[in-house]
Amino acid sequence: MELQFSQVTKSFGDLNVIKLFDTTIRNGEIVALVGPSGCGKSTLLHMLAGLQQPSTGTLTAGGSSVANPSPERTLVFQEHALYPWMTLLDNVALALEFQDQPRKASLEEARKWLSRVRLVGFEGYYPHQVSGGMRQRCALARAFIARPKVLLLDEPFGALDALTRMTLQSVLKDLIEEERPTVVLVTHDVDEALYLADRVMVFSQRPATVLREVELGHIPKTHDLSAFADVRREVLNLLGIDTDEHEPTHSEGETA
Ligand SMILES: Nc1ncnc2c1ncn2[C@@H]1O[C@H](COP(=O)(O)OP(=O)(O)OP(=O)(O)O)[C@@H](O)[C@H]1O
Repeated sequence: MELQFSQVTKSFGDLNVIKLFDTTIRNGEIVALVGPSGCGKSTLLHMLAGLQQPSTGTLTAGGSSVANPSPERTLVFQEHALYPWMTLLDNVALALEFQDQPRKASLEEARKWLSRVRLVGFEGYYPHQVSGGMRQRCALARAFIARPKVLLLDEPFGALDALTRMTLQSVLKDLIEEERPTVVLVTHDVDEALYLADRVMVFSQRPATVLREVELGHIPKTHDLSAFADVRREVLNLLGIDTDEHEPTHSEGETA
């Protein structure tokens, strides 16, 4: 589903958060939004989810104005995504039950999706009984089971340790490749953006404007991002991170 921002601005009272944002996100494209904390990335996602409205300008999904939340556009958060009083199986099945699908069929489908994210054997566990990584696998199963046309990811792995995050990024990449939703990912992790996205948009401090857009293309990628070293350096520099390798200074009398 194509997403189109035309001359979108967003303010909360006197606070200007988004300044004239224009972009078209193609059907099936994976776009990552990176930028300084508080610049307005989540606000853009919330507008796409239909939770916030632009102050001025227009936002469309599949050619229709985005006015309300819709099961076609699913938002996945960093945490608190699962209902703690429900088992993993019920959490996943609920997404279909919300769409008025019969309980038995929903549970059957939920089992399949828990298997796709490699959670076989944990169907009857409650969220607090499994690790953070397993909870996010379950959250992904719950997001994908309803086969959304648009997947909105807000720092989905921000609360996880680096190794678990990389594993979950691979799980997500496979699911995206198989299901082909249009994806908008907000992340602080530049490597995550480069690994998952076809296009990376780098935002300025608030009010957010686009400093740079990098087209990576829909090409097979691994976690070895050495082919993207130049782009990585450029994006980090735009975010104010110094990537220069400083030569160690030798003190007097030291031999090389
Ligand atoms: N509902 C709201 N009412 C008032 N101000 C808001 C609201 N939502 C967001 N803001 C403000 O808008 C600004 C942008 O917030 P937003 O969460 O979009 O930034 P962000 O780039 O996602 O930040 P972070 O990377 O830290 O999550 C912040 O100053 C925030 O306080």
